[in-house]
Amino acid sequence: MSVRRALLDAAYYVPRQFFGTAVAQLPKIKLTFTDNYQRGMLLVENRVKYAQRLDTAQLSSALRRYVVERSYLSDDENYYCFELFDSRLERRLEFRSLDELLSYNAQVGDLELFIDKFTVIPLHHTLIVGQTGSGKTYGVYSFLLQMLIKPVQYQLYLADPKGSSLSILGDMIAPDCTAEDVDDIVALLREFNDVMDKRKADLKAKLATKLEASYSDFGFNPYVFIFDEYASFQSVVQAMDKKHRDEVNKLISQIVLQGRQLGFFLFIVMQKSDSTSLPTMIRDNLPLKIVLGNAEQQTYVTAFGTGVEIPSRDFRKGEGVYTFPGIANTPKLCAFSYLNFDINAAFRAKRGLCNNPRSSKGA
Ligand SMILES: Nc1ncnc2c1ncn2[C@@H]1O[C@H](COP(=O)(O)OP(=O)(O)OP(=O)(O)O)[C@@H](O)[C@H]1O
Repeated sequence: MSVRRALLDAAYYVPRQFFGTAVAQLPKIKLTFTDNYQRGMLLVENRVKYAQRLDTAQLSSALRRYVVERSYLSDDENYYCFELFDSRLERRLEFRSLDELLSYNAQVGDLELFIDKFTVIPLHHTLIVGQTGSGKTYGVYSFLLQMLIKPVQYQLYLADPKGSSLSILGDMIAPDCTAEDVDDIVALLREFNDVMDKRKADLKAKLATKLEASYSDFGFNPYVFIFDEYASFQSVVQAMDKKHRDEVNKLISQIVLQGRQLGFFLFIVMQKSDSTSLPTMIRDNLPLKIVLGNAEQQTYVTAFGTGVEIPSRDFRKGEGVYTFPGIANTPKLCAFSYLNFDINAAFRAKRGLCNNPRSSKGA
């Protein structure tokens, strides 16, 4: 009933005359629930004659405790689909010890990362955007801890041009593969590319026996380059001479274009995803995009493209929206875990599990 009322208020109806009286013909509505009323789906008929566009904001008060997680047009364009979930439901995970994280992680694949109770994503190039304090670094901790406790060995590279917490952490878990200074970061990127090239040659020989396979099919382990404060690195690079700029751009492009099959992944962390600091070609090739906190519209547009609706919510720290092809084609809610234990001590305890990639053979 409240949904019908909201549609009426939004003028989402066809005006008709019934025996001389003006009436509103409302669209067809279907509302279904699953998971013990925790999740739901609202379908609202879409017809050309409803001149208005229906958006989430118009429905949100009618949905009471339910929030729209994702909205899109059905493939046949006959319905607006609103995926709902009960806002009282906590999607964020809380771990009170590293052991709790470890046992949760056991349910997730070796080449997958979880964000919250409902979000597990295959390891891929990643963009994490959010204003200061929105929880980006904390989210990276959560990913790094998962990588360190996987049975598969993740080779980690960390670049932190501002020399803040990630570089301190890097010195702890991967001291030979952590850089702060721009020249050192470029050298690290070169090295990452060199190891990737070696993998390419090794994989090429194997692919002759099994086409369409990728690194994991042959037991190669993943390499991950985590780049914090990418925009401040780019602002220094932009001021370099053309030769250096071109080299850096080539190194980054090669990773995003060739890395997936070879098992070399780039995680870019930044405060805003504008096209000056993140070229469209790079951004379009980062399949997992996460925007944390209450970002500006421009940030959503540059991350996800135009005409994309963001679920209206007051995001807490570590909460935001993400897209990933096939899993969330339009922005879906996510919330990084609350790591309610001594994070530094956890990294110290696991540092031995992180290889020094320089001494590795790239296998
Ligand atoms: N998922 C979360 N659960 C609980 N607390 C969180 C979460 N994410 C962030 N916080 C809290 O918010 C604080 C700020 O987060 P964080 O340092 O990750 O922000 P940031 O986006 O990296 O900021 P900056 O751009 O300034 O580095 C953290 O120190 C932590 O206390």
